[in-house]
This record gives sequence, C-alpha cells and structure tokens, in this order.
Amino acid sequence: MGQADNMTIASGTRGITLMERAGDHVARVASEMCSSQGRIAIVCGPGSNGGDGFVAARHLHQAGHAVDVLLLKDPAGLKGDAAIAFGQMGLPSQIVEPAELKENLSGCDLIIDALFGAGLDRPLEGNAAAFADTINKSGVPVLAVDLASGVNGSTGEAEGAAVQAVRSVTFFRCKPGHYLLPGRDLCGDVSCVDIGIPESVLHEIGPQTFVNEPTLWRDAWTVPGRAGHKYDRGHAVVFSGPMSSTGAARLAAGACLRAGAGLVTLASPPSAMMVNASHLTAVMLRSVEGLEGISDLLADKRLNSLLIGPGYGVSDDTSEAVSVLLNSECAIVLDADALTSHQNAPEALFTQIKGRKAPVVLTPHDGEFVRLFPDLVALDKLARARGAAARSGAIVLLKGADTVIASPDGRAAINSNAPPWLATAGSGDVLAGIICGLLAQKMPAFEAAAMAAWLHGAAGVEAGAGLIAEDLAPAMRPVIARLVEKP
Ligand SMILES: NC(=O)C1=CN([C@@H]2O[C@H](COP(=O)(O)OP(=O)(O)OC[C@H]3O[C@@H](n4cnc5c(N)ncnc54)[C@H](OP(=O)(O)O)[C@@H]3O)[C@@H](O)[C@H]2O)[C@@H](O)CC1
Ligand SMILES: [K+]
Repeated sequence: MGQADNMTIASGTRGITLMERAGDHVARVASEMCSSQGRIAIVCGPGSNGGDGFVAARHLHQAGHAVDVLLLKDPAGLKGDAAIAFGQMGLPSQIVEPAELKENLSGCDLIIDALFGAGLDRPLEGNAAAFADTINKSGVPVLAVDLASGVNGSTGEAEGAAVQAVRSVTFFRCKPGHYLLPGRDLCGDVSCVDIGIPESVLHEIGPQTFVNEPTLWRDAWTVPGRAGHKYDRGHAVVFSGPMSSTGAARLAAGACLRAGAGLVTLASPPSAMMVNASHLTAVMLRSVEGLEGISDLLADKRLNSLLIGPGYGVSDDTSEAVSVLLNSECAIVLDADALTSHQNAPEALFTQIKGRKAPVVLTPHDGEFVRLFPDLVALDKLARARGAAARSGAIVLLKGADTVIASPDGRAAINSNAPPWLATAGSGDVLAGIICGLLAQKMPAFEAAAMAAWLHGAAGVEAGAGLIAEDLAPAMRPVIARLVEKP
C-alpha cells in the first residue's frame, strides 16, 4: 500500500486528496450505520489513520451529525496530511485520558475507530490498549478506518489489545489482515473503496498475495469438451489404509472423482479389499500389496495423480511408500499420516520433492505442520506457509478457518469461504481428494490446491449446517455447475 500510495502521489495526486477521499468514504458508511440524528464519536490516533478520521468528522458534521472528536495524543504532534486534515476540520476536539474515555463514549450511537491502520508497528499497550479496551466494553458499534486498530494488516495478527469492529472501510485493495484470523473477525464486514489509486500500479508492484476467489484459478481449470474422453481427465489413485481404517481414503476417492478426475482407483491392501469393495461403485478398486505392489501399480503410465495419507497409518512403511510414489512421474498429494510419518526426517522428504519434475502438494493442519517445520511455527500464517513451500519445494496448503495456499515461487492465496461446519471428521480427507482430482486433470498445482480449498468451502456452504464429510462430495455438484455456467 505504501508503494501504491507513493506511485499515485508521484503521478500527480496529492496525499491529502487521497486522505480526503478516504475520509469521505468513511463518513458515507458511518451515515449508513447511524440515523441522521445519531451521535458519532471519532477516536483518532497520531498518524494518517487519525487523519482519515478528521476528514470523516468534517463530512459527518456537515451532514448534520453530532460528532465528538477524541484524541489519543496531543495534536501538536500531528504531521503531514494528518496535520493538514486536522487544520481543515474546523471542529473542536479533545485529548482524552483513558479513564475519561468511557464517559465520552456513553450515549453515542457509533464509534469510528481511527486510531491505527497501516502504520501499526508494535502491539497496543498502555493508553492505546486502554482505548481499545474501553471502546470494546462500551457496547457501541464500531466502524474501523482501514483496519480494526491493533490488527496487523500484513498478517492479521493482534499481539496486544485490538478493537472489535462490526465494519471496516479500507482503501484500494483489502489487506491480508482482513482475511487472516483473528483480523478477519476483528474487522467485521469489510468495504473496499476506490480513492483514486490507479489499477496500473499493480503491474509494477506485482502483488503475490491473493484472496482465494475463482478469478485466481478459473482460467487454469478445463471444463470437459464435447469431444472429450474420460482418459483426457486423468486417472487418479488414492491409497487406502488397512482393514480397520479405510473410510478416509474412500471419502477422498469419492471427492477426487467428483472433482472431475476421469478415473479413480482405490489402491487397497489385500486385507481391506472386502470392506472397500462393499462400499465402492464408480471408484475402481485394486489390490496392492507392499512396496512391490505399489511399484507394479505405478508401472501403468496412464496413472497421473496420487494421494496417500488419509487413514494410511503413521509408520516407516508409510514413509517408504511415499518414497516409491515420489519416484514416479505423477502429481502427488501428501496428507495426514503421510506427513506425520516424515516427522523424524523431513529434510529427506524435501530433497526428494525438489528432485522431481511433477508437483507435490502438502496439506498439513497446524499439528502436522509443526512436525515437519518446527522452527517456522513462530511466524505469522502467511510466512509459515510461504516458508514451508520454499523449504519443501511443494505447494503447501496450511489448513484452518483461514487456509493459506503457498507456492515455492512466492505466491500465496488466503481462503475465506469455509463455514465452521467444515471442521468435522473426514473433511480434510475430502479436501485432499479434491486436490488429487484437479491434479489428475493436469491443473497446475498451486491453482489446483487453491481451487480445491475454495470448492471445499463452497460445498460446505452448499451442504449447510449439520453437514458431515459424506455430504461434501454431493454438494460439490451444484457448486461445480455454477462455476461452469459463469464464464
Ligand atoms: N496508503 C494509502 O493509500 C492511504 C492511507 N491512508 C490512511 O493512512 C493510514 C496509515 O497511516 P500511517 O502510516 O500514518 O499510520 P497509522 O496507522 O496512522 O499509525 C501510525 C502512527 O501510530 C503510531 N504507532 C504505531 N503503532 C503504535 C502502537 N502500537 N502504539 C502506539 N502508537 C503506535 C506511530 O507513531 P510512533 O509512536 O511509532 O512514532 C504513528 O504515529 C492508513 O491506515 C489509512 O487509514 C489514507 O489517508 C488514504 C491513503
Ligand atoms: K483503525
């Protein structure tokens, strides 16, 4: 944003003009949230976020609202555009001690949080933290300027106190902090408004962080053509666990087929053939015994996408099986037990991944992540996923309510459409299966993982409250149908 801002100013738009537009938008949204007689408290910090607040105060006053401009710090310290905006405001303001703030906020109908935005560079402490705390305890709805104060816009983290907003108005583009937790929850509903920064700055800046929306991967996804054949859509293999734990692989295989793989084979240990056979229809079944059996299976060069891990068991045998898979030319998804089985020697896994041409996707949840990348866990979620992708050479899909998909080339996408109902047994197996199905269709791995996370979330929304993992594959059908219809 700093770069976008500087480039816009260098091309002739003044900083105060951007601030004027920003504050104007904030005032408009505030007016929507509050009756025309409503009283609005505007709590302003020492930087440009506060500057936006001064502009909003002027507009709201002109629109007939009663406004109270409350300052965290002495306005004599204001600089640049914020100082200009303060000078142009023409309204009384007061520096408030934290102990007095409660009194100042009582009786107001809306609070505009203009304390800190993009310039936050440390956790809120002391007076600033007390301000956030008092705002939250007031029970008055909060509209945040840019971000809820205390949220780091680059990471979504809030290491100290933070304001809880019901709505935020941000400028030009949303920030990672609007999508990553806890920022997403603290910022409330986000409106992103145009303040005159030209889209062209993005060509030069080349952002590498994306919201996971269909525009990110829609062009990389091929809808079957009229003359198409199932073999054009790839042949995926999902490896089943032993007799007592076969369900996870079947869930994955069903989702893999639903995601559009032309054929899906479940590779089953001989002991589990009967239980698998009694549950499968469109998914094919093949008995595969030991490492030799896997090698024999993979001699079939029509197979092009593999998934191992769900219900497979944590053992040295599993890591050896993974190694055999990695020696093939297939795209591979490593999930669950296939990840944990490498906890003692993750570097050997990464070396093998980096030595192959076809892509590998790792799908850890936080617990699996720490086993493979223990030194990265202190980083923020985007940095964790990016660091893991760079180190492993794989696409890393780091699961959660704010799943991040990262590529070794630096790109990262943040997924935000997952309903809370998705946190249920078997849900991750379905996700791994979807990725495998998209890889079978030769979709590039970053786009496949991103699309899978989105489809998984959309299927969760489609299935709705009370869903279980079995509901997800059927719910993907209308979601995919809508994607096909929308050009
Ligand atoms: N980019 C754009 O296109 C446009 C951006 N615009 C707006 O500008 C905002 C960014 O403004 P900004 O850079 O002045 O930073 P901002 O968030 O006001 O805070 C910085 C101040 O806070 C202080 N400080 C920091 N952390 C602290 C802490 N934990 N606890 C206590 N103090 C702390 C720090 O002072 P320090 O104490 O570090 O000297 C500094 O004074 C952006 O969010 C948007 O609203 C619009 O006007 C339109 C165009
Ligand atoms: K703010």
